[in-house]
Amino acid sequence: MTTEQQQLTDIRNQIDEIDRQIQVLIGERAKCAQKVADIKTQGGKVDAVFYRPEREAQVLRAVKERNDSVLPDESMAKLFREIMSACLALEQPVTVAYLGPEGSYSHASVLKQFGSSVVAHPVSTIEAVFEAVEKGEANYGLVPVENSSEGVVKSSQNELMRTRLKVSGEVEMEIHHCLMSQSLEHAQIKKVVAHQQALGQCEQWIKNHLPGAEVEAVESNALAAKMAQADATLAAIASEEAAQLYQLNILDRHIEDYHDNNTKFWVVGKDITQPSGLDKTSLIISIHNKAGALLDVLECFSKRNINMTRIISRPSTEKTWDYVFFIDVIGHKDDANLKEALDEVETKSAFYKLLGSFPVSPL
Ligand SMILES: O=C(O)C(=O)C[C@]1(C(=O)O)C=C[C@@H](O)C=C1
Repeated sequence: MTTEQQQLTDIRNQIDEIDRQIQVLIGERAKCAQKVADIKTQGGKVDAVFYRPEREAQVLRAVKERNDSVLPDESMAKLFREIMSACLALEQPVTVAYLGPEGSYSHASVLKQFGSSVVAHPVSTIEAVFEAVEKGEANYGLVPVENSSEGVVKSSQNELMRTRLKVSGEVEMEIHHCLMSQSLEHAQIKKVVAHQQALGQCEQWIKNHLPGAEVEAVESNALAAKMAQADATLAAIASEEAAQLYQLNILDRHIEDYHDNNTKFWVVGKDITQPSGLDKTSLIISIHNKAGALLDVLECFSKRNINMTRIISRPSTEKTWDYVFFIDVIGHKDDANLKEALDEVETKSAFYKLLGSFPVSPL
């Protein structure tokens, strides 16, 4: 055996021993998760809540904080994300509805938020995601709410207004679009298909690189990839994963007009999320039509030093020229300071709906 072979054998023996220890510990952790499930269902409780986003956020934050290994914090957190995902599946398999088909950015964000032991349930519209959760076909739903270059996703906003579902988590995804097709050359492409948002995000690029091509919006990018699989004159805009899944050639990468392209997704469900120590609260209000009414409401937060991270206005679907505001603030609705502010906001609003409090994402 050469010295190199000897060195490799020695270090691999060390790795084998470490893996054995890790495996024993993961097994012990899984037993603890089973005990947690027993406690949650004690006394025949039928409405036990197994998925606890606040606890998951705390675990992942602690992993990142104590990480002083050679692995980056994010990589370490991802490993623990997977361990917890398997532990949760042992307690109860969790089904999450998302805008499919498989390979969509929504699918990628389901895996990012819940890990790969989740039962990912693709549906064909954002409305259907909400419906699946309302009807109990899925435990949770995951929907895009805002993109850094294209703005808000209206159908998600409409459903958040319409349904009684709560927001229980937030996950952000960096979006990098690829152009993919059965064809290998731009010249063969007659039409570009993608979700409206993706077409908007790549508008300039399409004009510059495929000036003669038609453009058609379809329900999702992954559906576009599926269509391109069946027709070589089509090119889809979708993720690298979608190209793999639908066996398409990637003609171009990073075709988004603004490279800092992020989409924020929310987890919606029926449960209320407990405080995690670093949370956001989201609400919808509409104000009375009088001078200073909005300022009056916003002061409820500012005078208590509550940080508002987002305010978006949109026309109300009820009354022409009436506006509703989607507001995000830092804090949990049960924090004394925020609770007081929210109570005051409610009294000053013509319409008030609390969408929920959820952990600031550690991933
Ligand atoms: O602490 C709990 O409530 C658990 O169920 C355990 C656990 C974990 O594996 O750490 C698993 C699933 C929950 O979403 C949160 C945490």
